[in-house]
Amino acid sequence: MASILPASNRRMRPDKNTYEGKRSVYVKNPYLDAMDEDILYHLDLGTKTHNLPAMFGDVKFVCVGGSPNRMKAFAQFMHKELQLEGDGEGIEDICAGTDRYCMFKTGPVLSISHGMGIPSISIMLHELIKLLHHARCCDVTIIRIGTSGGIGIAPGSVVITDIAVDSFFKPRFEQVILDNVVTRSTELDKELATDLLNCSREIPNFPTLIGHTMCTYDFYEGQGHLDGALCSFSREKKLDYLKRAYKAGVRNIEMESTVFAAMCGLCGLRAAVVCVTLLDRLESDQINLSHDVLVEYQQRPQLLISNFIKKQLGLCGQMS
Ligand SMILES: O=P(O)(O)O[C@H]1O[C@H](CO)[C@@H](O)[C@H]1O
Ligand SMILES: O=c1cc[nH]c(=O)[nH]1
Repeated sequence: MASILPASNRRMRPDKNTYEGKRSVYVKNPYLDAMDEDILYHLDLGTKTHNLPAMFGDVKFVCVGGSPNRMKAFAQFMHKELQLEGDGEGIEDICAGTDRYCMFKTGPVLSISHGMGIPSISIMLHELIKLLHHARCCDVTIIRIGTSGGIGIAPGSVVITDIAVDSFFKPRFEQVILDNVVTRSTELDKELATDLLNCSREIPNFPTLIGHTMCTYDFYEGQGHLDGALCSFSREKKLDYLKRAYKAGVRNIEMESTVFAAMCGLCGLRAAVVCVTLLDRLESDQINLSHDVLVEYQQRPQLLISNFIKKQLGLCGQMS
């Protein structure tokens, strides 16, 4: 049975959603303070083994995405865009001691992979949020840069999520805690979404829109794919579902946005989801883009976020 949000699940909005002022990263766990050491096991970092404030205290932007290669490429791209010393090719994976996730730091920008699906990103976010808290970071913006399936929009379009919805088109994330279902809000930062849209308009030939993003627990049956190992519904049922999603405002489908929005919102992180669409799901199920087109599409959210970060850092004269 779903329960209404208890007080401890209310979102941490310390001030207004302004870009000024200090916004801390919150953890909402009374047990953490009493712990002598916090081992961030899946990141291969810890409070006793690493000086987290020295390593990460200056982080202002965190970018996350499913694939380790994409997040490394983004870190190398940011290195160039921020004109940091060296060519950035030899950038080191901070989490090299584990192969669960990879993490790269370029100036104030942290780039981290999260794998596929809600359980994988959720584990990463628990440890990342504790990391930012232990490092005493403030005013952090976090952005998921991903890929997705579009609904009724041209492949290659970039969707900035206003609200993440579940498979029933509801703006909620249901977290099972022990044997309770706790419903959490999946609202994202509207001002940030608008700023990103405005930023996208400065890039020539860059199709971008704001819309709802549907987050599913599965790529195949959960997204109405007719090409999985299992399929128990007709083409008509699939199209009817996707058209109803479109009518409800959904413009793309992926697999992490609801838990991402819920956890970041609860912990005081200004958050956005920016995903390129690889296909129009009303037209097809198989992703048959050439390697080069796939790489170019995946770079689109990276280009937008890099321009946004440079603007935020006052490096606007140097837009790519
Ligand atoms: O492109 P990334 O960030 O991996 O995200 C999307 O791609 C994966 C499925 O191919 C899912 O994780 C989905 O959310
Ligand atoms: O159709 C798609 C494409 C990428 N990622 C998804 O989750 N679905």
